[in-house]
Amino acid sequence: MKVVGITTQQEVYVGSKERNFRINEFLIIEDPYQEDLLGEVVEAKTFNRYIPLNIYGDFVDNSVLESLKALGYDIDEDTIYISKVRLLNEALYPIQTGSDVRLPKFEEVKDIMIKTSREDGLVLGAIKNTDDMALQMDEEFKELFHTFEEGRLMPQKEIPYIMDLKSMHHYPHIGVFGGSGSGKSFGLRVLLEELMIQNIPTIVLDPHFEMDFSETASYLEEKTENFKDKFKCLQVGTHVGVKFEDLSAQDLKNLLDAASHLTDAMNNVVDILFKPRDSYYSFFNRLQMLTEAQEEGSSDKIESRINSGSDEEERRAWRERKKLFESYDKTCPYNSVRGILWRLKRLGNDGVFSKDIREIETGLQNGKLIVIQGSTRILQVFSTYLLNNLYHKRREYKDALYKKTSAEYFPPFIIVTDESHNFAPKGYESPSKSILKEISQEGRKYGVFLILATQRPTLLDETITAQLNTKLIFRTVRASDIQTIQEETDLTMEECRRLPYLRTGDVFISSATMGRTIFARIRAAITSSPHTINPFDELKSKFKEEDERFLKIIIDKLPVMATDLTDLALEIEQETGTTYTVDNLEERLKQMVDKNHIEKEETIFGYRYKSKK
Ligand SMILES: Nc1ncnc2c1ncn2[C@@H]1O[C@H](COP(=O)(O)OP(=O)(O)OP(=O)(O)O)[C@@H](O)[C@H]1O
Repeated sequence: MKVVGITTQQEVYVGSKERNFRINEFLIIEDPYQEDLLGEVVEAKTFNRYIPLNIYGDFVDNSVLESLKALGYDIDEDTIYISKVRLLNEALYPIQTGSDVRLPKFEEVKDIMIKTSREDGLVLGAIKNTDDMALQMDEEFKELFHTFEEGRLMPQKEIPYIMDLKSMHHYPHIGVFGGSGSGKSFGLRVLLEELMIQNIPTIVLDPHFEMDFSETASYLEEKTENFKDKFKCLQVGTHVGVKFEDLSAQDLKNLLDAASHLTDAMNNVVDILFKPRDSYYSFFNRLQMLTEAQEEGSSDKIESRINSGSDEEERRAWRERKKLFESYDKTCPYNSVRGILWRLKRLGNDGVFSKDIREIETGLQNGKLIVIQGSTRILQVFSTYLLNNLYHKRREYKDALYKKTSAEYFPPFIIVTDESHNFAPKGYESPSKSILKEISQEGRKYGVFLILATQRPTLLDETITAQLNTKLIFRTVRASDIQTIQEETDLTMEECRRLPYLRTGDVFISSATMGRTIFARIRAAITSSPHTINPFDELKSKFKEEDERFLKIIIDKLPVMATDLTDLALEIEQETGTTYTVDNLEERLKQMVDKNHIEKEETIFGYRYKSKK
């Protein structure tokens, strides 16, 4: 392998007759006048005499052709491999054309590829095209994981990509971008498995109900890591919720706003009508009674309701309404009170106020991964409250340490969410966005970190995107998203051009710790998503199950005449409790004939269904 053509201090072409180049592989250039220089292949091509080199004017120019000839290559006869190599560090002078090029040894790249040990890092996968160097790798970096290729589990052959967990202290937030089916959720799963292995307190917002880690992946036979005690799935409204009594007026306004946008007048109503330590019912009642009074329209009309009350209870209730009316009617317009009431009811019906967040806090204190499940809308509401609460607990603890006052310990933690553009959208305000923005800007100081995944980086708030110091970028097809990625990362033009064609599970990792972009393959996950079964396989097995059940019911009753189906339906109902109409039963019997489970024959009295011989 030799340097060919006109060179610069940053880039060279390398030609070879023997060895094909692979994109992203590393090469060492032995310039006789400088130290050895490390470079990375950014483009690779192969030529032979059937494809004349000079038609590819954009990739190799005349200077490359001339120096290939000068170095003894027969460009009309030989197959020639050419690569464009970008140096990792700029050379002092342009590289000497004709310099020898060789593959590096592991030791020569170790420092730029591996930033931490297995114990202190997250093993996410393999650095692609490093198999030559991996042969000489230290034992501690071998056999750390498997990859999953073409339906098969493959042992680790390449250098591992180990994300340095401690570097989050300096480069705190991570973005995970990639289009549908690109391997983004799978990558997120691997990242979360690694956080569980390290016992890092983590909150996961899971709108897809997919971040369950109890199932071991079907391709893993041997006994592997078990995450059962390391995570907990909690559903909003069933296991966790907001304790109304602990809310401040601001918390409540955030929650109601997340349910549906609040006008200024509605905000005002909450400030006036909400009393500290109110319960859901006491606040609800106050609003309800005020609206009932307002519907009457005047103090006189309410007075007449008091007078015509049928019993003392009713008279007392109307007296209370009158008091509310006189105190608040002027400051709280009817429509705004109704608006608050409607939002409150909506949250109440979703069960948001039926539980508290104690289980989440205890889980985090114990180093667990807590998965919060619910619809996107509910999660938007709940996460606003939850993240504010937890973030401020951690802040209070850290501030108290600084001021040398006492405060209850609250651990550092990581917040993870898929579909993050729904929680922090670009272009408009949302309550969950303000807390995520605050954490993206200040979280580092307090040890609170973000991992935000999205299919649509273009729709994610720009201030937050700019704070994501590490980005995992999977296959992306949409031009606007590729453009955003180009603007927000250090991916080169060549790398961005490759984005639409990446294989599922292959990823560019652009990280400040590494100082450059690494091309990697995400390792095989240890666990699998509860939604991995193909819906068409599900249908097939459901039909099969149904058929078997039906056959079991009717097989002893065969043969049966088509004219006797009424009696048969009755008999089945008495024996099994399952009701079939005659049409239904006939349809099912015909299906069984079509599927070759039973037979149908014609007799002089009509059709007869019978078992197969
Ligand atoms: N690193 C990988 N190795 C092997 N298979 C993978 C890998 N990543 C993903 N896959 C497979 O590809 C499929 C799609 O992956 P995944 O569900 O993660 O896509 P996605 O990008 O999250 O899509 P969506 O955003 O639509 O959920 C999955 O069935 C998964 O098994």
